[in-house]
Amino acid sequence: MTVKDILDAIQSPDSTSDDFAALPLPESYRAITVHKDETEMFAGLETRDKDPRKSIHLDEVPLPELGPGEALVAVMASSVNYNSVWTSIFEPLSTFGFLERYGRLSELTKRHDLPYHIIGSDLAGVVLRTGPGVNAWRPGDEVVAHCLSVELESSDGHNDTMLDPEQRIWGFETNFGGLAEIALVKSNQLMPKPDHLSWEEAAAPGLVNSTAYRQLVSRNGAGMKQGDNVLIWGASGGLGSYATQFALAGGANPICVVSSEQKADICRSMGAEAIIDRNAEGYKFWKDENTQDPKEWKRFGKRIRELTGGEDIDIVFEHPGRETFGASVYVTRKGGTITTCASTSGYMHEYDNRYLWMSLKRIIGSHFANYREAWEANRLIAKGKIHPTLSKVYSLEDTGQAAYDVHRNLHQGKVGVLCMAPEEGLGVRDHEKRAKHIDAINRFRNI
Ligand SMILES: C/C=C/C(=O)SCCNC(=O)CCNC(=O)[C@H](O)C(C)(C)COP(=O)(O)OP(=O)(O)OC[C@H]1O[C@@H](n2cnc3c(N)ncnc32)[C@H](O)[C@@H]1OP(=O)(O)O
Ligand SMILES: NC(=O)C1=CN([C@@H]2O[C@H](COP(=O)(O)OP(=O)(O)OC[C@H]3O[C@@H](n4cnc5c(N)ncnc54)[C@H](OP(=O)(O)O)[C@@H]3O)[C@@H](O)[C@H]2O)C=CC1
Repeated sequence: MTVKDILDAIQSPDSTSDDFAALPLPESYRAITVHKDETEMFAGLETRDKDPRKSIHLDEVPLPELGPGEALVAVMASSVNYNSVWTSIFEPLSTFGFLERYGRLSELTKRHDLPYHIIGSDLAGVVLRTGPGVNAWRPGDEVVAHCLSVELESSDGHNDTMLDPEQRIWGFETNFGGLAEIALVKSNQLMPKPDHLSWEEAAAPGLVNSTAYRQLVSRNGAGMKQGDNVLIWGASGGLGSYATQFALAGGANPICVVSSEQKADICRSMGAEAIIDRNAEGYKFWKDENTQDPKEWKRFGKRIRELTGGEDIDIVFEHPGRETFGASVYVTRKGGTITTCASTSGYMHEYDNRYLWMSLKRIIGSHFANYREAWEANRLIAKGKIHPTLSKVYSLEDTGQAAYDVHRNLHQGKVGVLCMAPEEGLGVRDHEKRAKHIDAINRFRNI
């Protein structure tokens, strides 16, 4: 049995669940990996000079054993997230430490502690097998997977699954991720594949859409409401392209920050009107490595007031981190919120705390999304309320180049990867719904 036989079954309109259940599984499959014996390969280099094309490999790997509550999924397509960039440059730390720690938890989790890490935190594909105790999903089901892996044994996570002490991001802090022909997930990561999207379109939103949903919309995040002025950094990037859509769909007023006229155009095409090209306007929030320039915060704030008719920001959607955080805190209105999920430009932030406490502002830390938030975010995609922002699609062989593009900020929106899917455009089931949304679905394509 080979991966090709699985693909034939997926592409045959006559295949039934029983046919998938009866398919023998291959002993091995192709997967994108980083290697434990290469974690020091970039020692001494600047972050921007660490090249994912050198550390990312395409290997033939053995199929992992299937455990209780788990599913093996044939992956038709996946996407590149920034966490795979971090893994591939071994920053801020090597992900093999996460796998070792997970491996110490139980006999079953030991499977994850390997000398190679199969990465990737998104997938769209077809269930091949389910483990004992899985009743909601069957072989042959067309699915996407969110990337929250939790053990759920502690009461800490029973209200908000992100608070589980054994919370991990699948394909980053666990092995057997989505940039592969087959992936291993916990079955409660599975969600129905939006039926009007192709495999690669369905695989694109998952991680960033769910993250933006919690960070901006959910009451666990900023709890955005109608009319809010929302400052969105990187508004046409992975997270930002979904935050912008949530702001517009929720009746808020996005103030989109981007770094080129082309990206400004993308934001306009989504329906945003208030756009700041940080490159053209030349903001320099840091005079040197250690000194910020409050005059530049003020110039930025004035520009925002011009765009809003004199209003300040209710919510900042933060992720660039050190470079922008001082400005983000400054431009937030009295009582407003800075919600952050990352620190791409550096995690040791500096801001003037007087502007925080005297103006009763709040900083909220946010990370991915709980089970329910991930489900709700996927539901919005399935209903055609929020759309994938897929720009370019790579083959599995070219994943290193795809990760390089994301690392160097050469991409737009999301970057997809075909895993088993032989070409783009396959997997659409509801053509009528697709036709209704086709312009929005294609908005980011080939820019
Ligand atoms: C969905 C996509 C998301 C993204 O893309 S996010 C971006 C990518 N992700 C990242 O960049 C994050 C990468 N992760 C990290 O950098 C690290 O992961 C953390 C800094 C988050 C955590 O560091 P660590 O060293 O792994 O864990 P510790 O919790 O600091 O535990 C180390 C030891 O410190 C002890 N400890 C923790 N808190 C306290 C405390 N409050 N008082 C005393 N000790 C403490 C622990 O117990 C443990 O101890 P013991 O080594 O003996 O097990
Ligand atoms: N905690 C969590 O759950 C999650 C965290 N993340 C993290 O969030 C970060 C962003 O991810 P993602 O949106 O997918 O990445 P992308 O690279 O797709 O988008 C980020 C955008 O941020 C902007 N940007 C980058 N650097 C700076 C800077 N120094 N100053 C201002 N703007 C900047 C760029 O837009 P432009 O050049 O147009 O301004 C870029 O397009 C990553 O660090 C990632 O690991 C991502 C998802 C989930």
